[in-house]
Amino acid sequence: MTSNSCGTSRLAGCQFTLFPMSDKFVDIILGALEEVDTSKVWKDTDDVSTCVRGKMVHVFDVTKALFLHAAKTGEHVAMSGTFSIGCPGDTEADSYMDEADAPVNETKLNELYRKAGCKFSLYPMGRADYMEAIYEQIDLSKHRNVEVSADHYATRLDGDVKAIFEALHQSFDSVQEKVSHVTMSFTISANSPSNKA
Ligand SMILES: Cc1ncc(C[n+]2csc(CCO)c2C)c(N)n1
Repeated sequence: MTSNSCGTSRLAGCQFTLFPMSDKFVDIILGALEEVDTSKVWKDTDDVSTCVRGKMVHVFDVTKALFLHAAKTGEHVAMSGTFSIGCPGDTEADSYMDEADAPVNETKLNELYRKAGCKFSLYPMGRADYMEAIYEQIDLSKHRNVEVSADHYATRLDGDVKAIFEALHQSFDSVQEKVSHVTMSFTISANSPSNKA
């Protein structure tokens, strides 16, 4: 019988792609990957995307740092991806689950501020009551540092990049406390010539 339950490791991960709208795209992508400390996550980059896996705190630390380092170039950059936690069978990054919890990229990001717009969607898996799981657990009103608005199939967040990733992290974390397998898709964009502001 195939097991539909999730492991106890609570391994998290994110598969994402950076899209620099610039002819310097190679330098922006590889520069950001170079500048970010990825020692606390399993990482694989190919021609389509990058996947990072490990403790949730480090997965968010790395994805936030990568986007911010790409956005600080001032070029219009977007990033799209999917976070996942509790995926049955996702165990190969278990060695990274022993890492200490302190995020390693935060100090470097201290002085970096950049406005961005983001849309995200939560998918609590294997639940008939998935809509309640979404409504009950996304308490985004707590995030006073970001502007939150409803959109079709997604929630929109506007504000500083770090505050946006904190809001994503909190929403994802609160859903995964109740639902074993959760995925969350997102697209974030900075320095767009068509910014709302
Ligand atoms: C986060 C992230 N990882 C990988 C790619 C794929 N990619 C497209 S161009 C390029 C540099 C030259 O090989 C790479 C790695 C991406 N876009 N964003």
